[in-house]
Amino acid sequence: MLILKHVGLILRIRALSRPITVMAKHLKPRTFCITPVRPEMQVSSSWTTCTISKKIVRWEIWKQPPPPAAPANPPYVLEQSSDKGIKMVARRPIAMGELIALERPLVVSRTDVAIAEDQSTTGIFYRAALSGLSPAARNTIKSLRNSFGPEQEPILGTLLTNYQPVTIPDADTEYSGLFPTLCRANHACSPNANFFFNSRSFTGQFHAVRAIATGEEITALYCELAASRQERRAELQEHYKFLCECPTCSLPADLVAQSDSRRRAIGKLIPMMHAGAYADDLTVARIEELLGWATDEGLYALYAEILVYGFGLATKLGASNQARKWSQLAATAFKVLDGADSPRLN
Ligand SMILES: C[S@@+](CC[C@H](N)C(=O)[O-])C[C@H]1O[C@@H](n2cnc3c(N)ncnc32)[C@H](O)[C@@H]1O
Repeated sequence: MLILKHVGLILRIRALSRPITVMAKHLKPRTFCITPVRPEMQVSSSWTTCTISKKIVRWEIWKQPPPPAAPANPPYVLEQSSDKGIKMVARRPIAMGELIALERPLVVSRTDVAIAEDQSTTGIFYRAALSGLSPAARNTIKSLRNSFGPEQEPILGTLLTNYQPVTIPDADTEYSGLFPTLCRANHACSPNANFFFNSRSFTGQFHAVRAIATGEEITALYCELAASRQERRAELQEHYKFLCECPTCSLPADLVAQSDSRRRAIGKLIPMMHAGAYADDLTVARIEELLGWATDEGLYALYAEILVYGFGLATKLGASNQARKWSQLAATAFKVLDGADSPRLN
C-alpha cells in the first residue's frame, strides 16, 4: 500500500491512452488500448500504449505454472468491525513467520496508469479495462471498499483504496495489483503482518511478523512508519481518508512522544540506508540502539533493513563477529517477512 504515498505526484501524470492490463485469476493477461476520449490527449500515441501492453504480456510469469494453493483452512476470518469496515481476524494462534494468506491479483496495471488524473473523471477507461474480467471478478471489485466517496470516479476510488505493490524484479516502472482478500486487512502503525509480493509465484502474501493470538486483528502497513504520529496520521488521512486510532496512535501523550522520537531517529537513518552510506560517527552501539527501538516499536520490516545496514557498517569497521551475527539475524528476519522464497535471502 506504500505506493499510494506517491499519489500526489502521480495524479499529475497525463496518461489517458495508456493501457491497463487486466488479468483473470488463471493468469491469462488481457490488455486494452483505450482510445483517447479528449482530442488533446491524442498526443499520447497508441504506439506508447501498445508498447507498454506488449511488454506486460511478454512477462515470463505468464509461462509459469499456477502458484501453490492458499492454505486450505485459512488462519483468519473476515469480519465486520464497528468502525473500520471489514477486518481480518485470527481464528487460531498464528506463529511468527507463518503464511497467513496468499492470492493472485485480480487486476494488475502500471501504478501510474491506474491512478492517472485523466482517467478519473468519466470512468470510461476503467470500465473498458475491467470489461474483460469475469462477472464474478467484476462483482468482487465492485464489493471492495472505496474510501474516496463522490470526489473520485468509483472504480478509481476502489483502486486507490485497495491497490498493493506488484514488485517485478528489474522492472522499468512500478506496478500495482488488486488482491481481493489481502486488501481487507486494515492498517496499524505496529503491524503484525507483512505484505510481500512473490514475483516467482506471482502472488501477494501475508506473513506474521510476530505471534498473533486468536481473535487479534491482522494488520498491515499503509504508510511510512518511521515518522511521528502526526506525520503518519496526515499521510493516512490524505491517501486513505481515515484517522488512525491504532493501539500505537492511541497511547497516552508521554508514550506517543517517546514513540515519535524513536521513530524519527530511525527515519533519519533511512536515506543513509538507501544510499548505502555511513556517517563517520556511526557506531555499532548506535545500530544496536536503533535495532532495540525498532523492536520496541514493532517495526519488524525496518528492523530487518537496519540489520542489513548494520552488517555493512560492521564489515566496514572490521567487526567481523558482529557482521556475522547481524547477517544471520537478517536472514532469519527476511524468512519471517517474506517466507523461505524471499529473494532477499540470496
Ligand atoms: C484497504 S481497505 C481495508 C479494508 C477495509 N476495512 C474494508 O472494509 O474493506 C482501507 C480502508 O479501510 C479503512 N481502514 C484501514 N485501516 C484503518 C484504521 N487503522 N483505522 C480506521 N480505518 C481504517 C479505511 O477506510 C481505509 O481507507
